[in-house]
Amino acid sequence: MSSLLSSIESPADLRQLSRAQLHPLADELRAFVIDSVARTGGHLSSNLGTVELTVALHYVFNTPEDRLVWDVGHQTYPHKILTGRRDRMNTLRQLGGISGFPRRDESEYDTFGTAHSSTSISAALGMAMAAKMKGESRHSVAIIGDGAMTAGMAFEALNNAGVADGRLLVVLNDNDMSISPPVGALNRYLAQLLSGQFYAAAKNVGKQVLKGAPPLFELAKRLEEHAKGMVVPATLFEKFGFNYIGPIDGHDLDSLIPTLENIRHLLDKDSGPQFLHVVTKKGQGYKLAEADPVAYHGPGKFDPAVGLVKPVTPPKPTFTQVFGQWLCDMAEADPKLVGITPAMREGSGMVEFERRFPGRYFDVGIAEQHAVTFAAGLACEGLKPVVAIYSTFLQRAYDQLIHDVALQNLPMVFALDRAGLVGADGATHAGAYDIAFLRCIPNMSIACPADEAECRQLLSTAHAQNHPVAVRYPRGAGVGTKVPAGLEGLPFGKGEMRRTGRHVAILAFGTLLYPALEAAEQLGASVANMRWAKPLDIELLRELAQTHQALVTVEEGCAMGGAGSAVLEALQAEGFAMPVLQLGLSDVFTEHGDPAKLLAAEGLDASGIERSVRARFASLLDNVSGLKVVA
Ligand SMILES: Cc1ncc(C[n+]2csc(CCOP(=O)(O)OP(=O)(O)O)c2C)c(N)n1
Ligand SMILES: CC(=O)[C@@H](O)[C@H](O)COP(=O)(O)O
Ligand SMILES: [Mg+2]
Repeated sequence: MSSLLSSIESPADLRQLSRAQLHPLADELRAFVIDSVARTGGHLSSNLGTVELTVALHYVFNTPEDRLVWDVGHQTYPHKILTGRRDRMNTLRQLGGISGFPRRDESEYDTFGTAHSSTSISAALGMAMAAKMKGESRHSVAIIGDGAMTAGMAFEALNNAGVADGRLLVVLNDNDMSISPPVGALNRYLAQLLSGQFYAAAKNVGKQVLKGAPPLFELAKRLEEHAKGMVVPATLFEKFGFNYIGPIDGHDLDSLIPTLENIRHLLDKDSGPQFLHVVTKKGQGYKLAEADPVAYHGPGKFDPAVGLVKPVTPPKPTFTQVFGQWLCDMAEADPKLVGITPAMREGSGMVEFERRFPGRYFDVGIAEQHAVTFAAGLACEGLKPVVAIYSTFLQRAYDQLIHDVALQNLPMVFALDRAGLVGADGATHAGAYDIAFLRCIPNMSIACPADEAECRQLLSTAHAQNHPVAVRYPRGAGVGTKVPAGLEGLPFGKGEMRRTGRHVAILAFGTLLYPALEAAEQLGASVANMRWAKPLDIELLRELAQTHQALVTVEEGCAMGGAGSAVLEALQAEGFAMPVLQLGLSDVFTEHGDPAKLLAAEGLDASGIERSVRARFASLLDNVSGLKVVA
């Protein structure tokens, strides 16, 4: 390992270096990030863009006493490497290894746990106000991307922070990219700021943006001019009450460091909230990522000399791809269909839909709450919205689901991707709660396809309903069932028997049907593919309860309040008193790691299911394997 980086065990070591040494250090750090992500997989483009900014922030601010709050946190690998975790980067996002996001329990330098976007300004403001209340002089710095800046929450925080008097700096890391190209008026506005026209008009100083650090005197003068309303027009951020500085080149340490030093002085003089606009490039320093920052946003392992390569044999289609194909086919058949994504075009499988139906495709930015209510508005006018959203991100829009969609019983489809465990991203991204939080909402239905074929069919069923329906499916591929070409749906609210055994019946919700079938072979148990968590197929449930002595529910979602709870409630309502074993995600946050291993650790693979059923119902089970499988 090269000498400078290996000498940095903490930012205190970094602060011992001369300014001149920071340049080679940044080069080493960038090379380390590329090499490390190539070995483990993870987020790359964003991390290459924050190398210099990270060095500069830790150099100028007295971390961890000063608080750095990163937004999303997918760009914190350089920060992790400089804060004592260099030697653990090879364990990134693996079971037992370090997280791909900041975590308070991982390091004192990770001041705020994150991975969902747009929380940094709120959290940093809270920290700044706490410092003030406690009489502490430290600084709080939020570092937020231009994509994350589009969320309402960021603006709620700006609105609050602009009139607060904490020592708060907001750094806008503007790389003109979200995961995909950015959208919306804010993006257009930022581009305008970058073009220099804004300041050229306002101050008649030409394009003195980007290069060079505004000296303290200049910053203070601008502050005073703004206070007197002399600089016209003010940037949006000044209107919010911030002292806006920038834009400056976020890869130029000779701009970054003096500018941050000057800002630190302003904060020390209690000059109000500061806003620094830095311009960076996603993928900076790795040509392939610079050319295609989308592909390198979150790549798997790769050879840095070669870059990402297409697999020779195409892998099984993912549920996301099944959804993407269905969306295009249904859009072809139904001109009223419109597709909405809150900034997850690639992850939600909507690239082809946008290409073929640009007028019916809406990327609304990182704005889940708005996405849901915007779709509700479309539905009010007779369109048929399909909101493609990760289960974990729908959590953001809970009131909108209830108040704007369900209460008005609007016909909408929620294509809930990443339902269940997601693997490397860990607890922040796990779609563990959707069944529990959706099923208590009147008018809402929830379909749980067991495989790819059912995914397509149940999406069609959902689209045909006159009320909101969520179709939940996991990250990655399923068992590989052949997906039908047609658009016929399956019966609404109906499950099916998949195996007839005796004594014990397993009621499977979703993709765990397949491990449940395997377990049932060993147990001699019956298996029902329930397909719908809401409405429950009460007829099928009644039949199972009447013909078995015990029931087992299986789902890849939280056991508490999930589909198993629905079964218990229904049995109670139907007057059945029988033992029920509920298998699902336990009442803990599941760590990052290989999804198959995580499921096994939760006892939700075939052998885990078998083990749990034997442990609970040993006295009921035959010793021999069960009866026949119903095709
Ligand atoms: C609430 C929420 N919605 C969506 C995402 C998915 N997501 C992660 S990073 C990202 C893009 C963020 O863009 P930006 O803040 O500009 O950072 P960059 O990737 O450009 O470094 C998105 C949409 C998320 N993490 N949180
Ligand atoms: C940081 C973030 O929220 C996304 O980049 C996320 O990690 C993508 O996850 P998928 O790989 O499942 O699309
Ligand atoms: Mg960005």
